[in-house]
Amino acid sequence: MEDGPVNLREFQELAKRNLPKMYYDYFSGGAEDQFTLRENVEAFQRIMLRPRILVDVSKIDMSTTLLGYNMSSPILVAPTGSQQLAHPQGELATARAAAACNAIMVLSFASNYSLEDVASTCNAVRFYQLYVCSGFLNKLFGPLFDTFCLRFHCFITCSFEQFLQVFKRRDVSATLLQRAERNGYKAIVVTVDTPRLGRREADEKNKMIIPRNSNLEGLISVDADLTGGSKLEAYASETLDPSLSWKDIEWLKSITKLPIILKGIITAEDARKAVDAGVSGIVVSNHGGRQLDYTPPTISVLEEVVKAVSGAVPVLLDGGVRRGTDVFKALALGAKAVMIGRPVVYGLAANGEHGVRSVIKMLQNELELTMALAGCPTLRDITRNHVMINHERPRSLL
Ligand SMILES: Cc1cc2nc3c(=O)[nH]c(=O)nc-3n(C[C@H](O)[C@H](O)[C@H](O)COP(=O)(O)O)c2cc1C
Ligand SMILES: CC(C)CC(=O)C(=O)O
Repeated sequence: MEDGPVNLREFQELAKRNLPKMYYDYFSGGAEDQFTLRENVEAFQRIMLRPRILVDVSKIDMSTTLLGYNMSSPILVAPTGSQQLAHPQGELATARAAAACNAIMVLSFASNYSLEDVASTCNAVRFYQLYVCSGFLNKLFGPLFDTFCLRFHCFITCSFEQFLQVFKRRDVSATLLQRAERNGYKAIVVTVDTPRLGRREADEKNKMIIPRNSNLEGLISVDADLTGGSKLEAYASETLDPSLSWKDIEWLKSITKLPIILKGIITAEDARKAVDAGVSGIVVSNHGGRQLDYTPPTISVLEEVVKAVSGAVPVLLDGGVRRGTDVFKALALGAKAVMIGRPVVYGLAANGEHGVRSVIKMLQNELELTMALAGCPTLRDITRNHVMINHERPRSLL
């Protein structure tokens, strides 16, 4: 029998072997030159550790809390869409695996299983990721509404048209929020780096097709049958609302009791605006290098964001986390926790629920060992002094 993977990178190799090229390219790929995709990983490799010795590390405690919820480690599952392309059990398998590891899963807006199905598959703390949508609320108005809009399109004044846009979009998002609340999701993660889809050239070449998004059934009519190019692009341009702005965050806050976390902030300026807008958390993320290429690797801007926020809300990071040492580095630079995207999908493609569980456990075990070797028995013991970033490295290495 073949030996199993010994690190997260080997899960990627297994996933590549198991998946059709189109799906593997979708999961692994980034935008345009894929500079940010590569840098997310490589930037971690430019940070060195400064371990402290002769600390009693006979017991290591990785447990922590986020928004008052307990987690066995500071590792969450990032929202990734279309998980059924990796495994037939898709998000159900991921949810069960995350629950078994006491890790919070953020369910993607673009999930294949509905948020109700995922909620009922196991009992665990779970967040829901929202893209604020544009599109028709077919369930309430049906084809009549579509026809009305089309027929009178030429006669409608600009401001009325704008009113309709806001009305349509808000109802779909509000419906999704209510469903998330009813089904016990504990926070809403609003992704703010995707007013439009980044250009993923492999998806274009492959004419990427996507499976159905159960959450939107009856809510948005998505015509993903457009010929040529990536169907994902067609799907995204019919669902994502490019007019989303800070005032919509106020509106979202007014229609849900759940805490709102903004995902996709990479500057101090926006971090301060997010705190002023009253959000409950921030995820430093560049969408795993899939949106705007040539944005900096997330680990390189984490400190800037953490300083700007100055403890007002928890700051999370995702992008390129592949080792326990990466988690440690992010925590040393001020993150409350990290999220992992692709490694979870690779685990799913390699071996379903069991594969995802192995990925999360492997990263947790690596973090535990790192803490022991660095002289940090608890997460509170990890400080800025435990890492050295590029310009702080010893002269001998320059
Ligand atoms: C295949 C794939 C699908 C994704 N789908 C979503 C999504 O639906 N919503 C979202 O907010 N982010 C999505 N992301 C971005 C992730 O949440 C996360 O930011 C990113 O994967 C982190 O980088 P990593 O893959 O290097 O861990 C997706 C990422 C991948 C790789
Ligand atoms: C439906 C998409 C916008 C999913 C996504 O966020 C991604 O593929 O990166």
